[in-house]
Amino acid sequence: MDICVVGAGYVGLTTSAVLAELGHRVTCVDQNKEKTDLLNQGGIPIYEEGLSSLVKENTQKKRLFFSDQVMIHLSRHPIILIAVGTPPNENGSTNLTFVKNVVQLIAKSMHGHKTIVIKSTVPPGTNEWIIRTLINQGVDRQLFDVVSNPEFLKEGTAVADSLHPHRIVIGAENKQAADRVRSLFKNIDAPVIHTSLTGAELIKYASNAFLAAKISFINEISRICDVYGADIKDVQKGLAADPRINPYFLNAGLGYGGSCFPKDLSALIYSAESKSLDPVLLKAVTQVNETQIDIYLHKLIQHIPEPRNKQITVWGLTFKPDTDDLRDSQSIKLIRQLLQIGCSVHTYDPMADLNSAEVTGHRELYASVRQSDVLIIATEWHQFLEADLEKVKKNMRGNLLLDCRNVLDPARAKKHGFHYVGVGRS
Ligand SMILES: NC(=O)C1=CN([C@@H]2O[C@H](COP(=O)(O)OP(=O)(O)OC[C@H]3O[C@@H](n4cnc5c(N)ncnc54)[C@H](O)[C@@H]3O)[C@@H](O)[C@H]2O)C=CC1
Ligand SMILES: O=C(O)[C@H]1O[C@H](OP(=O)(O)OP(=O)(O)OC[C@H]2O[C@@H](n3ccc(=O)[nH]c3=O)[C@H](O)[C@@H]2O)[C@H](O)[C@@H](O)[C@@H]1O
Repeated sequence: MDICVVGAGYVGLTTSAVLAELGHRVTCVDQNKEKTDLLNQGGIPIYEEGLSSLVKENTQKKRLFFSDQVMIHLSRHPIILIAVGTPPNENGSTNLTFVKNVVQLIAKSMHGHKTIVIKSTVPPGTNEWIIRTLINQGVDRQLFDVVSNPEFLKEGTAVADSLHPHRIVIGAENKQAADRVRSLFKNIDAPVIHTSLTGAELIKYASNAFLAAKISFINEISRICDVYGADIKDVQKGLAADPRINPYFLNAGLGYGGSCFPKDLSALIYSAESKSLDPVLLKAVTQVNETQIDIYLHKLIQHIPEPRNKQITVWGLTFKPDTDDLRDSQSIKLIRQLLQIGCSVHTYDPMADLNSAEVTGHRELYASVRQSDVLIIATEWHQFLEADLEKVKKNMRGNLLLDCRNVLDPARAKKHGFHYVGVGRS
């Protein structure tokens, strides 16, 4: 099939490469010419395991193309997948500007029938709104179908998640349109959930909200472990043994970040409130997350009551390991607070290079801790778990180790002379 994917970001680029791998002819368009130029030169704008080789192979096989000529390709292709960003507005609602722009362009470039597939995460009612907009722009209702096909990939494992999804959700108004979208993924073995347009939109938000709720739940329990002297790792193990609960998304720590959970929670809360509901549980999930950094600052001040001018090294800047994505990273928020209380901050990250006027970014793990009073592990990159703690300790001035992801073994850290502080690990 001939497909045009709009947006060469984490979702658009991965989806394009995977659809090409499945045998389709895919043109991925992006208004950002720098991105498409880089892709056409064999480069890749993001770090994602396995993506670079998949893009390269499919480009060589002439199944995958890149262009910044958005309008031309919208008019040429019968199937259009929209994977542009849907960032949050200040009030928590979703900024649909990018989606709206693409819809306007489609309205102006209609030649023949189009199946418009919305992959971007959009609030309930958006797909219906797209249909109304196209009709209002004078597009013949017979000439298009809108299908909601939300994406569930995780950054860091985006390619594997797209090739082996747990489910394919297809929200459509009619069976023909749903079947057309199903056939895009015909070589993928996954359960297919057919629903309405709004049903699909809500499956996406409910999934992210549920995962975020698990994280806030375990974070709240870790606070209780802290005050009662229990180990959250034991509690986690006990919970995970019940298959109704399962072990996933039960790691206590600095809280969730990234470009999706925080904004999708806000959008779902906004959508509920705009219909006069009071989504108390969703608000509590957000509230726990927003106060999770304070827990660690409090722990820091308990051990170092005068943190001003203390040298602190933060390992891990991205919102989670195995990605270069800094969007809404809890680590960056923590660093801002450390700077506010007068700390001197040094950083190290295997992928992101944070070196600003206020922060000294290092390119080498052990050099980053030289003369530091405190080491903070903000993201659980594998490299940190395997670090030679003897060497780390020798390079440091102080011995406080704040493990914000509960990933190190406290006994091992203590053996190397660290004062280990996690959350819920007393
Ligand atoms: N990042 C992730 O892990 C996941 C994201 N999502 C959702 O997918 C959507 C996209 O997210 P990301 O890929 O992270 O965004 P992104 O910001 O990485 O990429 C979006 C791309 O769209 C391009 N774009 C914007 N307007 C355009 C236009 N009019 N024409 C052509 N290109 C245009 C931008 O230049 C950018 O390259 C969002 O709704 C997000 O919530 C869903 C699942 C996973
Ligand atoms: O809609 C989206 O964009 C995507 O959002 C998340 O994927 P992602 O944001 O890439 O990353 P996750 O692995 O879900 O982690 C999100 C955040 O939660 C934190 N987290 C995760 C798991 C855990 O146990 N504890 C915890 O604090 C991570 O550190 C990270 O900051 C979902 O997992 C995807 O299914 C979804 O498609």
